[in-house]
Amino acid sequence: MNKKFVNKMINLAYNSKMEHAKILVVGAGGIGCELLKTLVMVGIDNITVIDIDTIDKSNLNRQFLFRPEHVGRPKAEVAVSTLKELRPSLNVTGIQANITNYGNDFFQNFAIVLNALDNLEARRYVNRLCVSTKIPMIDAGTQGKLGQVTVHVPHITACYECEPKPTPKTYPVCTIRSTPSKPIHCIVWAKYLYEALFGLRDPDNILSDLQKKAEGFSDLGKELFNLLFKEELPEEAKKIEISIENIVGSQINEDKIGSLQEYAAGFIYAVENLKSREPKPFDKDDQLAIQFVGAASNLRAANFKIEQLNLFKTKEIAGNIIPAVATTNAMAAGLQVIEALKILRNKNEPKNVWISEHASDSKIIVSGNMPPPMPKCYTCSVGSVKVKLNFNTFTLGDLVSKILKNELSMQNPTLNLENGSILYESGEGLDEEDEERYAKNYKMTLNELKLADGVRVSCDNFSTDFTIKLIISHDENQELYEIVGEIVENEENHKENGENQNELKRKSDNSDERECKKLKIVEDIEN
Ligand SMILES: Nc1ncnc2c1ncn2[C@@H]1O[C@H](COP(=O)(O)OP(=O)(O)OP(=O)(O)O)[C@@H](O)[C@H]1O
Ligand SMILES: [Zn+2]
Repeated sequence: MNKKFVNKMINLAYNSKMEHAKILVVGAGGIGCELLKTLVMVGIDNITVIDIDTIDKSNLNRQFLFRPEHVGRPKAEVAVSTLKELRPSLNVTGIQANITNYGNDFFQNFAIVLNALDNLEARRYVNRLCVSTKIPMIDAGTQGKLGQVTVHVPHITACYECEPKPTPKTYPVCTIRSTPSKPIHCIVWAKYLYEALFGLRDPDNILSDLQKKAEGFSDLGKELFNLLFKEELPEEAKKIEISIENIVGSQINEDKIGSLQEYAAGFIYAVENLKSREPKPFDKDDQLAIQFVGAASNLRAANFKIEQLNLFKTKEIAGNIIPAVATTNAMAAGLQVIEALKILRNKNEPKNVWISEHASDSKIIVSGNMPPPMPKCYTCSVGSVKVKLNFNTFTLGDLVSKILKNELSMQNPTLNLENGSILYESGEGLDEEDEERYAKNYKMTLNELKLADGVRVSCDNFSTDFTIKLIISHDENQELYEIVGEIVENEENHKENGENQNELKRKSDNSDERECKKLKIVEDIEN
């Protein structure tokens, strides 16, 4: 037992007796169901669980708080009613909502927060709220037979964001559009095509030009087929030599690799059905969307002499699924509860724990000490972040969307200059005049806003009580931006030339493939 740690913990105001401590569980999926059950089994009786989703048939094999008759109902609500059947005296509340709609007022009610989430964005959000309300958070994630449980005690141990997470894989737009060489390139292309035609129809979609063309087609399936796989192809691609005239649409097989005829029929079938339905974002469990992506990606693979994949495999890649293993979820949730009890009882030092597939020293569960907070962390340290960008081309809107929202995960930032004037604010309750002024600022470049090289902008995220100071310098050669990532607590120590600043250095993509922007394909590995 580490005395120092325990003493520090005592200084934090943890609530009342362990059994009655209020616990927040975020997510009631594979890990969440196990977690809720185990919490109740060890005697915890005051739980709030929040989950955004409803129960899908495919959840039933491992999310055992749910039964076939619950399909379509909110996970949080059903989880609570099943737990109450187990022990009617429980004080459990289920909320169907996105956790990102809840702020400090909500979080500060809890003694501890347990994450059972499946995405980075929500995890980061919860982390920020826990840091700002100083509430310990325990995160759990599994991937097949691998799992990990990490404990984050604000300002005492590393927060969830102290270690930069692997950035999503990126593919150059030009590879996807004209020079695919792997099945994944074709699948990514087909997913964009789906979104452009039948999904989000985002004007920034790399295939949005095809959306416009398709609007003029009278026989969408056949004309699209001819355009995509026979006519408008780059030099190096082979044209598909089958006539579409007599092909009748039909579904493609899940397990077998089909012939080109079969894929053509699958393509026609999917297009005919999708065109008459309301636009809907891509979802791996959407049978029609998968038929479309499976057929289109294999036809494109044929164009470029790339290996074909069966629908099952395509679905796995398109939905980026690693099959969930119920036992790993149960182990991770169990370990999460053990670590939570250590914190609530305030006796033993919690640990980070990993579940591995192969035993080392005959152990498949290995634990390690929690690392200390990183002085350069965006989230849990106080300081400034240096950014380089071109003042002549970069707009305030770029700063808000690309840097503050995308890179630093702020939801609704307010930007203040050191002289106290507000550059930008968003959200409800603004008067008309301000709203107009901010909308105007949003479109202006930093130069047009008359910001000086080296300007300091304080960025506050209203809902999370999270502030970052940006020090922005002008760099004529930047095509996008570069976050130097230096958190400067003491100005004098800061080295202007950028050497030794590699730790959090994330370069914008202007080095290798200047002519083509890269796509971020989120292959979120955490479950
Ligand atoms: N922002 C969020 N707010 C609330 N709940 C969330 C949020 N993001 C994810 N979740 C929930 O976290 C849970 C994660 O569980 P899990 O990984 O088992 O996902 P699933 O969707 O149930 O299963 P699968 O993705 O394997 O089909 C899901 O129930 C999901 O609805
Ligand atoms: Zn941190």
